[in-house]
Amino acid sequence: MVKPPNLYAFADPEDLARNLRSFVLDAQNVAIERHEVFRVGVSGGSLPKVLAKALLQSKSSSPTDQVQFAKWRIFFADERAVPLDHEDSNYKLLKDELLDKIPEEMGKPTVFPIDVEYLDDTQEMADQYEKTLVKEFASRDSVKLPMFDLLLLGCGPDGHTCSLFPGSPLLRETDAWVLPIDNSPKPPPKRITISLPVATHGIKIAFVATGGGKKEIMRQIFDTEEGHSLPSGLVNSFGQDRVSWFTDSPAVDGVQFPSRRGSL
Ligand SMILES: O=C(O)[C@H](O)[C@@H](O)[C@H](O)[C@H](O)COP(=O)(O)O
Repeated sequence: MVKPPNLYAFADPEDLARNLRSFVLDAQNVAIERHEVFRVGVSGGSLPKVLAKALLQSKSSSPTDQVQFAKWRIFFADERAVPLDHEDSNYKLLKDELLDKIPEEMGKPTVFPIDVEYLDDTQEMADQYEKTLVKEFASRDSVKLPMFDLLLLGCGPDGHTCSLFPGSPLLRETDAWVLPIDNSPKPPPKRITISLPVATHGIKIAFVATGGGKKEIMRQIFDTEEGHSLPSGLVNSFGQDRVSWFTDSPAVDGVQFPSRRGSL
């Protein structure tokens, strides 16, 4: 039976951040209970800022509401082939928005950036990053796909997610875990990205898409047949109810697909 993704629409950024926090911490607590660490894949775009708002907000005394950053292992769902201190780097974005703002008492996550030795060779960069994932998620022979505890993704106005763009032949990849891109329609052109099978294999997959600029693509993804073949729509189709969308009212304005408002 097909189980549809969850679409949540929140009234304001505070409400979204509060609910995203409890979603992420649920995933964190389950993961730590299961295998002592929390393996997360993150994208760039507006996500790191929203994530920081969710995770760095006021502390509570409840044991289930503690961010255990020391147990976080953070990977990049996609990354641009630029130095780590470059304005276009997703690593730099995450560092500036979140990592550098984590107070010492909250612990330090382990972060896995790209190897900048391979900036001129995106295939090699992708292969090296795949090796990083293989090391983390056990050997390639025994594990068909890496299973992130949580993937935190964005959705572009054309329906792309990670660096998987509409119509790209990369969407048909069934073997590699990490793929090179040399002609991304969104600059910069050179990137690496996790493949669609990896993006849809997360235990939990969360999209964050806010603002009126997203309403047309949200309508397409959720309310039209063609939308199902857009990269973000494919994540919905394969990930089913493991996928949750964190949006605001402007982003779902006119979307027919049932959204839940207020709280999870
Ligand atoms: O490196 C990238 O370009 C991003 O990972 C990209 O996939 C992003 O997540 C979407 O474009 C949504 O971006 P916004 O959240 O800024 O709309």
